[in-house]
Amino acid sequence: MTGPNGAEDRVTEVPALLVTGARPYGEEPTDLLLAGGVIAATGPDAHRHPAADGARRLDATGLVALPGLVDLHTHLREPGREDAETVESGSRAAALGGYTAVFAMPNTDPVADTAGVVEQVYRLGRDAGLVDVQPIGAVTVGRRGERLAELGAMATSAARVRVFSDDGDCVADPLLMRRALEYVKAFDGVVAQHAEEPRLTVGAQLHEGEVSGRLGMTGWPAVAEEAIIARDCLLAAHVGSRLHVCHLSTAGSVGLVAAAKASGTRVTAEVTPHHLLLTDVRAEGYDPVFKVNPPLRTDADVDAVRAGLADGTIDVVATDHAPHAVQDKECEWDQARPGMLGLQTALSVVVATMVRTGLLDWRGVARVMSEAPARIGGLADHGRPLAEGEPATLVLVDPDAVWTVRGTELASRSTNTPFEGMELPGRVVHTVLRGWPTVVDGRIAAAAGVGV
Ligand SMILES: NC(=O)N[C@@H](CC(=O)O)C(=O)O
Ligand SMILES: [Zn+2]
Ligand SMILES: [Zn+2]
Repeated sequence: MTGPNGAEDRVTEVPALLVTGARPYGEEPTDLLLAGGVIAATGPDAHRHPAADGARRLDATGLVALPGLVDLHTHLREPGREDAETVESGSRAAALGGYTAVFAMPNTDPVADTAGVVEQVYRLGRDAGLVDVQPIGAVTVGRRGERLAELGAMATSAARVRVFSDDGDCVADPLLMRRALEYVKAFDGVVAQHAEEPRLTVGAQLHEGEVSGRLGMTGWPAVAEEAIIARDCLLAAHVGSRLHVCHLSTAGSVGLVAAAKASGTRVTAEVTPHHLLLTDVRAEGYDPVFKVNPPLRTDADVDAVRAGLADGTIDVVATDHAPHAVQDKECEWDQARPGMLGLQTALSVVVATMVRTGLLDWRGVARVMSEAPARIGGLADHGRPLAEGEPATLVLVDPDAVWTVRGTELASRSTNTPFEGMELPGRVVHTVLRGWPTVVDGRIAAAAGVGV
């Protein structure tokens, strides 16, 4: 077997790679020798290391090096909606976006609520060999919110599930939520909540506010998100468990998470790239590409989530990559499915909204897009420092390049990007997983490891 996964068993077979002129975390340029799946040497003498004999060179002059990105919230649609995305196509999009690991949400068909289904997704990820696909297990059977799924069996399966979520729907029953939080504590798991009080969002189409009023569509009020976050922070504190808040989108939610953290509650939170950049005014053209849960909010909310990400209240940027087939998106607004693509645009949106604005430096980008998601999801070999002896799992980014987003040119099987036609800064040039280049010069490296 070749590729990054076979390499785990026979690390000596990974061809050595000398990465030259890279700037770790945007700092001073240096060389990195990748050998045996780890960073074997750094600095100007890296090429003198014994393992550098016959090493291939990867020119990274001027490129920023970061630990491989980790997405805590991806929808890969397999099994069940392979017309919208597969583990393989989503893995390509992820690698091209600079990711080396993605957490796959369980709202598939069948739902990933048993050891059998999470192991299937895990194996499909290994077979694709481009990123580590880490399945998330459903909290309740069939995501129906009635009784707990076999959380323990998923945790002890080959997929070693640590994150559980009914994403797409909220675990609305507070007793079930309490039981889930208590259950996952045994193996240091975490419940990732889609915070949406369903009674407050019946028929909701977009953010409840001035725009929804003008368009005459039913609104999705901020309080529907905030009520669940407040409740779940109290529950997590009560039982001493870990709670993760998915796609946090309102200023009020930032305040609630900040207060819970200040009082010692074990809560973490993510924000999506689209909630960092876009607002509800996008709905004015009735283009369902902008329909998403939670909905795009207001300028004040965008400012608050950016500030919350900068000050550490929000731990993670997660894509909520949600591919949908053409017929599910190019239709009437109220018939369209919510969700938008994210894997190949996330880093650029973070550069535009957080780096270019001075809110985060590259160390901060590494923290919110790699280190924190790896830690929260329990992936020991991701989000590691770029240092000798650490895994050779990294991304090399051209910070000055600008590119134009075209949905049809993305690797996803779907094209529903909300950033169509936008010029975004920052381009992923190379991605490396355990020493294997998965992306070279912005293209998938043939079959991960072959032809290197
Ligand atoms: N975000 C979305 O609008 N849609 C997601 C589900 C979800 O993340 O809630 C999907 O699966 O399509
Ligand atoms: Zn969700
Ligand atoms: Zn989601």
